[in-house]
Amino acid sequence: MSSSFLPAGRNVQIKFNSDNRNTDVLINSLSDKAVSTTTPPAIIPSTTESHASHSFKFTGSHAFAHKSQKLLSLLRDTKSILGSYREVNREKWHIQYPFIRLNKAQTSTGRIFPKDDNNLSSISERITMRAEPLNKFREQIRAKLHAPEPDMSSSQESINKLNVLNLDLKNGDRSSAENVVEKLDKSSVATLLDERIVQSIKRIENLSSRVADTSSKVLVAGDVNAGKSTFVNALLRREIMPVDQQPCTTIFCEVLNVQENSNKEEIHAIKNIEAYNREDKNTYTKIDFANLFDTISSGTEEYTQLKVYCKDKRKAQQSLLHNGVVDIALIDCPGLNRDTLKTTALFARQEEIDVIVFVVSAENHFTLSAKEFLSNASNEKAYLFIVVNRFDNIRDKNKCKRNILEQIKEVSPRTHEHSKDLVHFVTSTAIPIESGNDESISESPASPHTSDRQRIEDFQSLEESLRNFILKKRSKSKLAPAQYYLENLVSDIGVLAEFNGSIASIEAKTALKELQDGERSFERLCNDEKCIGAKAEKYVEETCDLIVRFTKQRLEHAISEIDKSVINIKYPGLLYAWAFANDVRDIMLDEISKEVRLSEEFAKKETALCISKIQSSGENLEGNQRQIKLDKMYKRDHNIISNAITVSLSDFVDLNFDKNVNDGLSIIGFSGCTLIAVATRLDAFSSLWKITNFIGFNNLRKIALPMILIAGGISVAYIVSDLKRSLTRNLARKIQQQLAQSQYVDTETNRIVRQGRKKMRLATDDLRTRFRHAVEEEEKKRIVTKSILTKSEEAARFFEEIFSKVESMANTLDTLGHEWEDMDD
Ligand SMILES: Nc1nc2c(ncn2[C@@H]2O[C@H](COP(=O)(O)OP(=O)(O)OP(=O)(O)O)[C@@H](O)[C@H]2O)c(=O)[nH]1
Repeated sequence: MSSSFLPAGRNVQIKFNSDNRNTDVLINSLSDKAVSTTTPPAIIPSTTESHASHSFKFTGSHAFAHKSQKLLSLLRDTKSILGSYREVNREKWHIQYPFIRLNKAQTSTGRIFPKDDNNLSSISERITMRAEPLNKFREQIRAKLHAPEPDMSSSQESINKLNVLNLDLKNGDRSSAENVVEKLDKSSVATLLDERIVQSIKRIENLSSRVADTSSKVLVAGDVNAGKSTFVNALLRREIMPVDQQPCTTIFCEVLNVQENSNKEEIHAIKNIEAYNREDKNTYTKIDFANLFDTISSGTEEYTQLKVYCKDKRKAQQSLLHNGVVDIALIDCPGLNRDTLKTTALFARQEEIDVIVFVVSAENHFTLSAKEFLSNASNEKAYLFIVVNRFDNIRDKNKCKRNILEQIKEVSPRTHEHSKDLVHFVTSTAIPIESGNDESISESPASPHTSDRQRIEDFQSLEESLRNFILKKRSKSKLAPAQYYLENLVSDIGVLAEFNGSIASIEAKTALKELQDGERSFERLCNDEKCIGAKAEKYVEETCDLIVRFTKQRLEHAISEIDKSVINIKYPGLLYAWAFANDVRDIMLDEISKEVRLSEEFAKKETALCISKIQSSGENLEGNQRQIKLDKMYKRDHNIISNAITVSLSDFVDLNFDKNVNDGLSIIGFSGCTLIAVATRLDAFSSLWKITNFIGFNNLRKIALPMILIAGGISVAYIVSDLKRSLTRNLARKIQQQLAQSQYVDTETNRIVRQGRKKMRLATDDLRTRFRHAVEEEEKKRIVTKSILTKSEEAARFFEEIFSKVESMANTLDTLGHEWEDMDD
């Protein structure tokens, strides 16, 4: 029989008869490990398989196993991707959120691409253009990234782009998430993302254990005496639950496979189900199978629940408890009445209850309690599985069916819609069950009556529908959340990968260009450093030469012409001759000092010029150039030479006759007489002596004395009259000699040029330092850019790889989605 829960046109091969070898092989191959989280069985296609696997013919249980296996694998892959996102986000690349406007996209280095930046269009372009040909997933991701910019006040933009990894950044006001994220630094965003990923990983773990969980609970509820226990026994093909014509079940009895109790058939009577632990004997009381009837029918309130571990000796494909795909636990409830209604409803509401099987007696139809329970339960579970039991006792079977279906329509319209699969009219007592130690159970009596055969077939049909219903419900309750969550998460990972990959690629491209540009400017800088350094040295030397030449020339000229500086000075008379002499000296020295100052000014000006030239050659360099102050460049008292040059009496007389010949004839006459006399005779003294002898001393005294006096007078008069000139000459000579002796010109020139050089050196040193810094900065920049390049390239590769992975995962999910739709109602 085919079921509407299964893909249309697919073969449903679950048949509970031992002839069906195909099903046997398929289901056996799934075994216990079919849904384990480790090795997938060979027949399960891998998660990366395409739609080709879609053509696989599934049985209901096989489809479930196949789907859960794939989902588990996808969950594992997603978890591992999220792990690598965390690692990358923490250590290598702060993953960015597409709060996008792309113009605000920050690079990993924290740069924000301005709106008109080429990078903006590059990212946008890259997101639009890359990775042809387009497939559905990439198209979806791009559509998300290019979603129109919302209103500025909206905080929904990231929510539109991300489903589960979006950050809750609402301020509580109308500011957008983007505005909030702009206020956060990148590491804060990275931390927020990390927290989100951790939450996501936890969710994946929960979903994985939910998907991997192979157990399912089926609650068997119904009116008193409707035949619930008989029905459970019929499903087990064993007389486990006590059956009585009197209402007997007063306690919830959960029938589980013996494997869940280390293969020991036991009954655990539990007082506190929350504290129950199979390993801890203090949490339950063991009860003999022989005493089960007494325990459940005694109405004792000592126990709240029983766990009955029993063996289902049928083969996997026939067994309901342990069928190789899902371990089903059947919970036999007390019959519904006013007292038990509330408890049973509460029990039914538990999330772990996958399916509610409601047993109603065909003879009695639905009681008020039943209707109340059913309408509540159908709200909770949407679909109910209804077993109309004791159908053998009905004569007008069609009428009964119609009546019951009418009632079902009222209490659970959705169940009624699928009544063909969800409502079964059966006779539980028609199923042969194991009695005593007889282990051979035949599915049908040796030669059953036609009516019995029909009842058995009806029951088998019920079993098949029930199993499919359980698997379908499990798919819905256990697989659907995983599928839905994965779809959203995979899309988010894709959005983040595409967005960050694009940023990384652009950043790598930019970094590469920066690196190439940097290489060139580094070389230029090194060249400049050499050339400009040499040029600056040349400026300094030229300026120094100029200063030396200027200073020397000025000083030498001034010193040689020093006597001219006093030409215009008025001689105040003999009485003030001494003061005049000092004034003359001072004026002469001042004149030299003036020249020194002039040279200093010249040197200052030239030094400033040179410094300016040096500095201007480094004006393209980063950083401030050093301010060089020249105002205190020369502060020495230049008149110190005046201390060493003093006026003396000899300065008033100029004994340098040779020079005076032209100045006065009297002196010449006097000197000439003396010299003529001496020229023919001896020296002046002997001539004078001879003259004295010749003239006679007395005569001589009479003649010579007046002559001497006249000559002396003339001389004195001459001296007095020539005093200014003599003094000037003498002092000039004296100063010149003194300055020459002390190498004054050289000393001063050296001093002046040294100071200038010192200042110019400061400028060249500063220039060198700035060059060095610039080179260092350039090197640092290169190192940083290189590391950005490496990081960005790695990140681009990483996100591209991740994108390919999630792309393939999205395809697999899509395929599963089709299967899902096929399995859906
Ligand atoms: N004729 C007929 N009798 C049935 C059928 N199923 C159950 N019975 C009988 O109905 C009576 C009650 O059966 P139970 O299985 O104990 O009913 P129950 O719903 O478990 O009863 P409580 O747990 O006490 O509410 C027993 O005598 C069964 O033999 C059936 O399909 N046909």
